[in-house]
Amino acid sequence: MDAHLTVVDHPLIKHKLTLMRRSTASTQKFRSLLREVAHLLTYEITRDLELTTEEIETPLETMDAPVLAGKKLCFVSILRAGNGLLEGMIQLMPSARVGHIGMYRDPDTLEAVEYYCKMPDDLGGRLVIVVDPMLATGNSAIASIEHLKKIGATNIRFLCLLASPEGVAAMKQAHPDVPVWTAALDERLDDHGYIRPGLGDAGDRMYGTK
Ligand SMILES: O=P(O)(O)OC[C@H]1O[C@H](OP(=O)(O)OP(=O)(O)O)[C@H](O)[C@@H]1O
Ligand SMILES: O=c1cc[nH]c(=O)[nH]1
Ligand SMILES: [Mg+2]
Repeated sequence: MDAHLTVVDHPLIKHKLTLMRRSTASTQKFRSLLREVAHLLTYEITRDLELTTEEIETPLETMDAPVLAGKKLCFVSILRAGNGLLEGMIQLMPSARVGHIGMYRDPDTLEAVEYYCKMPDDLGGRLVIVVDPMLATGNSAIASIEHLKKIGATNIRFLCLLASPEGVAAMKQAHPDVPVWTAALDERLDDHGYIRPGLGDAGDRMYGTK
């Protein structure tokens, strides 16, 4: 198995993703499924977080109980579709810091164009989890991560819902130090840079735009 890529293998994720792919899924359904899948993916991507212990009192006795070792985590959402995953993630980890980076794909060149960035200051000391449902050409994720490295991030992971083989390869070449987690690895990119079979335009499906 490729250590750079983890395809999260779970029946609940597969089932929910199938419901999301259906062209008949409503905006409301799509959004709530994305939030549910985000919970399951967050569970996996945080599996190796370090624990320490804290002495607590149960109603019966004192015990050394496990707690997360550091609160040094930052989620970064690639706008706009990243916000769908982000919402589910912060429900599970409500104390995480959050950054936003705005990127859109130029429809002709498929290059990523940055239009916004707001990050917490101390990225260097944090585990940074960058999220976007779609890793298609990889241009948006690659450019976002380049920006984050320039402003000090060193420990970065990327989380998406669907990845194309082309996007995974591009990410591995540009950022071999950034592991990728995805719910599914689809077959290919089409001539317009869409993931096939895919689920269409994630942002449009989440927000009911066209
Ligand atoms: O890997 P890539 O080829 O860069 O494609 C993936 C990007 O495309 C979509 O964003 P889009 O540009 O549609 O912006 P939106 O989220 O605002 O709809 C998606 O949310 C990713 O950010
Ligand atoms: O298939 C794709 C490719 C890029 N962005 C999307 O939202 N969907
Ligand atoms: Mg979009």
